[in-house]
Amino acid sequence: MNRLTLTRPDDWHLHLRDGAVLASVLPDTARRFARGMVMPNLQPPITTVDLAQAYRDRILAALPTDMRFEPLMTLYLTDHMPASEIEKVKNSSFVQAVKYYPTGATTHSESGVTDLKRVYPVLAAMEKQDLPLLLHGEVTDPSVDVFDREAVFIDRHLMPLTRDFPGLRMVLEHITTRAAVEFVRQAPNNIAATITAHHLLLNRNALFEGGLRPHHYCLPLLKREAHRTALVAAATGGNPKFFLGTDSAPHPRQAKESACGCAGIYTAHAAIELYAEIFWRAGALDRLEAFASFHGPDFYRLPRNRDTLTLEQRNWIVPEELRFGKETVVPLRAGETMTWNMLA
Ligand SMILES: NC(=O)N[C@@H](CC(=O)O)C(=O)O
Ligand SMILES: [Zn+2]
Ligand SMILES: [Zn+2]
Repeated sequence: MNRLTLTRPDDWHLHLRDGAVLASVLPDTARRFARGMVMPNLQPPITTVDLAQAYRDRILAALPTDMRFEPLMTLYLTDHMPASEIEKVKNSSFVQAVKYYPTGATTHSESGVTDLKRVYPVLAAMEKQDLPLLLHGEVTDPSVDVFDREAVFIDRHLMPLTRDFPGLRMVLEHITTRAAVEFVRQAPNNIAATITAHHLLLNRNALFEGGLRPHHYCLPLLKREAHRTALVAAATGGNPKFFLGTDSAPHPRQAKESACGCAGIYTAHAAIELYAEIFWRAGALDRLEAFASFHGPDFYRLPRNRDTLTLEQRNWIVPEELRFGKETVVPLRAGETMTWNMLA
């Protein structure tokens, strides 16, 4: 029996949503991860420390009493965020980062930033206070092909940002391209990236396998096979700039199976098991622990977890759908076989 015990991992990019659906999805994450970097794209978005505190309280209230989980909170950057809000973060123990969404780029990004220049005073305050900036790194320029939006973002926006704020720690979230891997590799140590399980497992063919597959639709979009293999090399290569962030992003089944479906893939139900499969296939199982449990806390300057989690190589079938408040969510691999299993 192939078993693997690793330091308990953390999820450095995650959507927990709110209300009844929060209670449905939170145990999936809390069973696997000690901490999660919780994305602020609610409606309305989490734009202040006070809103983040209230959201954190709702997350902890939804946590089953026999589970432990630490929500690390983020603030949603808008054109109107005052630099004084960054001052308030200093006095909060739980806000760990500020999240940048280009307006209109993804789910609930309507309040996002219209022009990075407008938030330069906030970025300057963050640089001074050493508060990390997390980036949904895609341009929204309609003349740019949707498959090129990440690469163009790096050239147009990320390069200037790193020049203008050389001391600002930044995480390029959910990277999908060889361009992103190469950019992060050659950048100074204040630049890192998260990588999702779905971008490591699937290429863009998965969107059209025998028909249109809405449950494989996420942003940034899945890319060509050559990009997927570059991501696998980055994740399994041992470089501390790359770490685990699932971007688990649940939507109700009806909102995905629609004439205009929502972007987001639910992976929290099998997150660490999916990464184990990827690393095993790459012959790099011995590198999973660093990617999942060390590189993230080291970048954020938080302690590594002390307890452990054990996985074994044993098949199980993912349910066709899972409860999601009053509705259901279709998880990645629905009805299909998983090869790694978590011991309770
Ligand atoms: N990744 C997605 O496809 N969707 C995310 C938003 C995001 O992370 O861009 C969501 O909140 O649904
Ligand atoms: Zn995003
Ligand atoms: Zn996300």
